[in-house]
Amino acid sequence: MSTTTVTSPIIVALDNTTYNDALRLADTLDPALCRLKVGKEMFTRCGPQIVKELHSRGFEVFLDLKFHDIPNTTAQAVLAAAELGVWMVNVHATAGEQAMSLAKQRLVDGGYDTLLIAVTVLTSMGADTLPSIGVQGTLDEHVQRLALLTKQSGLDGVVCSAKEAKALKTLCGQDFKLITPGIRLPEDSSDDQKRICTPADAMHDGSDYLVIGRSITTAADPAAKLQTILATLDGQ
Ligand SMILES: O=C(O)c1cc(=O)[nH]c(=O)n1[C@@H]1O[C@H](COP(=O)(O)O)[C@@H](O)[C@H]1O
Repeated sequence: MSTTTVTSPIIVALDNTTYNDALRLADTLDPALCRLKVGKEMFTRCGPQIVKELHSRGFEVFLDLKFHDIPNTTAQAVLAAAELGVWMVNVHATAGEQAMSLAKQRLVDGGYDTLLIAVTVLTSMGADTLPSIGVQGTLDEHVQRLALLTKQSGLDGVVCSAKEAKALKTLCGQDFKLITPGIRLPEDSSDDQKRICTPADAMHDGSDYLVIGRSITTAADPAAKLQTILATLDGQ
């Protein structure tokens, strides 16, 4: 879809915005310096047209709809995302092995190279959240269990906190992609994120891609903030 070679691990999350403002923001960014993420809010508000507009500007798009459903529905939704030409799409690992394997199989059968990844434990959750949703054991154990299930299901990687990156690279291998939201510079507000990490620490510990929303999108000059963040990664 895109012919731009992207030289950066940063994926800018287009949240808390409208169709026109999202495109205005995209027009200030260089598709060689970041990818863009369309999530539930933007997609529900604007539909596939926003993805088409971002593609036409040369951006690779991560469609973050976190599908979590029965196997056939999950797999068909992933296939529909691939038909839009997105670079990456995600499901929840808790949809289970059958849903994840079938989704991957549908992509392979359709000849799509769209990356398929699964969310382990949302970065807005801390260890204290897990008992209330019925999860026993430690947060790290749960993330690792879901990452292994994702790998066994044939997916390309997981969404996790950068705090778990080192252990997951050892457990799942260097080729298994780690996509890490909850990225903040020291001066940024953590907002609703619990398991946060700086961009430099995240890359150092093995993250492949950094998902960054509010730190960039609420900055007075988002393109300058992106440059500031990229500068913290120099030499990595
Ligand atoms: O799948 C995601 O992208 C995701 C998973 C996760 O565990 N945590 C998480 O924050 N995200 C997304 O990453 C983005 C983070 O945004 P900021 O907290 O504003 O940087 C949001 O669009 C979230 O929906």
